[in-house]
Amino acid sequence: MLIPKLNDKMACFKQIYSKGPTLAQLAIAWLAISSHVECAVASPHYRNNIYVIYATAAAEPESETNMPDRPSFDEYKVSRSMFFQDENSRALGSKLKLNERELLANEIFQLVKKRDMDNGFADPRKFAPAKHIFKALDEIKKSDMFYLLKAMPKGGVLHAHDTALTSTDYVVSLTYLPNLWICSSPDSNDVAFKFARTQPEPTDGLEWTLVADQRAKRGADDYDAEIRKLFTLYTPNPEIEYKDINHVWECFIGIFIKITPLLTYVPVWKAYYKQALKEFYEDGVQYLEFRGTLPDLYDLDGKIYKNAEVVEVYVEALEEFRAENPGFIGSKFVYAPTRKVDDATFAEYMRIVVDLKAKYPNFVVGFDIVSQEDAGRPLIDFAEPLLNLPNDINFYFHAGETNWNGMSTDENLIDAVLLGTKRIGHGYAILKHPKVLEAIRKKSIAIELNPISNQVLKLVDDNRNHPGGYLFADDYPVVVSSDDPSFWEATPLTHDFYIAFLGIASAHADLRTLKQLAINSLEYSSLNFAEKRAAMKKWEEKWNLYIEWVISQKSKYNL
Ligand SMILES: O=c1[nH]cnc2c1ncn2[C@@H]1O[C@H](CO)[C@@H](O)[C@H]1O
Ligand SMILES: [Zn+2]
Repeated sequence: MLIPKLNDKMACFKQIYSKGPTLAQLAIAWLAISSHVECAVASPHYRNNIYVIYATAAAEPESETNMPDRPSFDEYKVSRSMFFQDENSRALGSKLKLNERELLANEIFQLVKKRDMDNGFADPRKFAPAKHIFKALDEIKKSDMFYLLKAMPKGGVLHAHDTALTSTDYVVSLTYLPNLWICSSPDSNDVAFKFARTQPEPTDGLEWTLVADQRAKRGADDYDAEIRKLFTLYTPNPEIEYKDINHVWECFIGIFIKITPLLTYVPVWKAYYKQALKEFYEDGVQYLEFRGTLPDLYDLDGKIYKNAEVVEVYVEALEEFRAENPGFIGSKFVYAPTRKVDDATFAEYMRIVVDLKAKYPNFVVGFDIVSQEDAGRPLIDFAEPLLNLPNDINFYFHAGETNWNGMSTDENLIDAVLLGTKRIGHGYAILKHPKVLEAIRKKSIAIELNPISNQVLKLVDDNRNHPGGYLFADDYPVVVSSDDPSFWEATPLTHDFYIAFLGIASAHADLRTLKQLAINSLEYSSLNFAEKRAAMKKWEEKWNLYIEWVISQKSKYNL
């Protein structure tokens, strides 16, 4: 046997002890045929008459002869289908087993979805979820998928804001109420409303006039069209109208400022909330957990209503609505004032939320801070007072509603988790934070996705790029909500569901994904254990009826 010479490279790889040269040679032969060894050498040990076998590791296979064989096409197809199965089994909804009736209904969903996806794939201009929502609102409304989704019991909305809930038509209708005055700057850009028995004193030298008089003078059609524009971000050309994220936020906040005195007139405040519940319920939403700033309310006698008195109006309206609609689950409230405040004001927020929780323990569920994250103070600024709040006040923080990777507002995601948030509003930046992703799964912190809001407020142009796609693919805790549907003239939830299902989830996502979203919206709500069980029952009753309705639509789709 040829025994190669010992060299320095061989020194430390492997040592085999042998008492004699023959055994040593056998060991070398064995090593030589092992694919991990390039060459081996036996060398007498300086003590005990032992031979030490030195070997060098073979380099990683380079030559063609060392390459693993390519799989056959049949083997490849098997691996491919296993790969798909593996991926699909990780997606949102994949753990659900549909019953026979649901499977039938699912066939219709799959058919309609496949047709829409195939058409879009062939001609992207035909794919509504890829467009700006303002260019697709009506197209979506007329679609078969919207028709199916609108009637679906979608569970609850867990992310929406107090004064951006109802249809714009309803907001315009409120301007027909008596005693409403308007004051506008000469260029009509600055407009204010107010209810009063008699003409209010001029503001900055500008006279107040009765809306009814203005409408009579100008003609209702023209006047209403103008009023309508004040309360919506809708425009046929959003990409031209809104220059950048700060500009669109300025216009967005402008609507909140204009609409507030119209809504904070006590009778309107109550009617508006009831109307919101009605519109949400008609859109397949049985539960609403909303955030609010609790602005002061007023009446015609000059009385001002603050904080707990404002909540009292909500509670009364909710009781009335529930009595009239037994299928409705309910509504709860997160106190969510603005983040653009000094420490003293924030300390006042802390006192208010403690007081509200004591007075309305079942309606007021927690605390959040709002307004544009990039332009406001980060959560870390408020961490100390927040940590001093009693445990029964939960956090539902907006966090990561930003594209600024690593900047202070992006880090709100980390603070939200460390402060013990129950859910995260938007979490748009979450994919940049692997540890936050780990934490939300481990602690079941749901991400409240609001795809249309993210597009209108300029975080994403084409919702197929929305980070929710990843969260869906790996079954992270998520819910789909609508944020401020009033200001983009979308339905309370159906448009967001449409975008999420067709534009964000995989083409493979089916009825199970939708069902899981509905279940998640109750599961991750702040309903307590008993309330959740009752809620699931109310939802299931509607769900089962809905499945039969979908099946009854079969002929419409030539199945
Ligand atoms: O998506 C959002 N992120 C942060 N703040 C918001 C969002 N939507 C609405 N608001 C804020 O909520 C208040 C009304 O409740 C408004 O002041 C608005 O700025
Ligand atoms: Zn929000």
